[in-house]
Amino acid sequence: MMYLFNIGFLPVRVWDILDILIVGYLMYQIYKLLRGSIAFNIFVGVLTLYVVWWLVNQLGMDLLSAVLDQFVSVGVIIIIIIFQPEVRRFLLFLGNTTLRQRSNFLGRILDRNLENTEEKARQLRALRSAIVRMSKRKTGALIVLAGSLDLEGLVSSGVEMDADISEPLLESIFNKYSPLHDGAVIVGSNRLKLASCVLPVSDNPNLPKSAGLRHRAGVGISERANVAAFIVSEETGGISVAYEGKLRRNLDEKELKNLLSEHY
Ligand SMILES: Nc1ncnc2c1ncn2[C@@H]1O[C@H](COP(=O)(O)OP(=O)(O)OP(=O)(O)O)[C@@H](O)[C@H]1O
Repeated sequence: MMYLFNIGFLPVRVWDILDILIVGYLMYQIYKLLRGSIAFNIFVGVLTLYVVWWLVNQLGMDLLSAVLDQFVSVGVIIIIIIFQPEVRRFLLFLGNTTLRQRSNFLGRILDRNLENTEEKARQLRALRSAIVRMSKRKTGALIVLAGSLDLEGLVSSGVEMDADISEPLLESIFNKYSPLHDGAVIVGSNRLKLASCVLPVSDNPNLPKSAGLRHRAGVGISERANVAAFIVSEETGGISVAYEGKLRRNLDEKELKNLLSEHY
């Protein structure tokens, strides 16, 4: 065994230090994931219960220990039930990321994802000019670039489109007199797939106060799936992008162009 040093009578090995570092890192990640949400309070409650149970066991308080044992023995099941949305979100995120990487890889091999083709360049131009024009006219818009991901289960009440991506179509969808203007457009597999979708709204307390529901919906979908959401503010005309749960605001045309190509 590789003993590093002793604390009193306790020998400390390399693995013990690694163990502590990994558990510390995991605890920090859980804290970051749950911070600011109601789930954090529940997590603190569960942790307190566990510490009390451990203490009671150590002190040999048999009666209390027997009562707490009942909770702790079904603890894992209780935790899964309480944190079901978080566990589901996490697994979906893992699955989506892997799927996306796999389909990009396959797409490249089969040359099906329009890499470097004229058509892809045209679609990107259409997206960019529609966003810029809507920004100048202060037309509110929310466009999700989903790549080859299926967002089923994450978006609701969308209207099936399966249309070619074009500037006039995007502008007419978000025109405030259009019946489809409320909600988000989903672009995937080089098609305009859905319009008028309701996205999950982020409850991140660190988002700026000025970010309303449209911006929070963009951030919300990017927290749950590996997608980018482009947002045009109806109030200011400002263009933002949300990805990996982060919001980047006031993009200029050059940044928009680069980010669209990056996430398309
Ligand atoms: N969950 C959602 N999913 C998709 N779209 C949504 C969702 N919630 C709100 N929206 C869209 O956002 C619009 C309301 O935007 P709101 O003014 O609250 O947001 P905002 O972020 O302040 O944007 P803006 O700067 O354009 O005002 C709604 O009319 C609707 O089209």
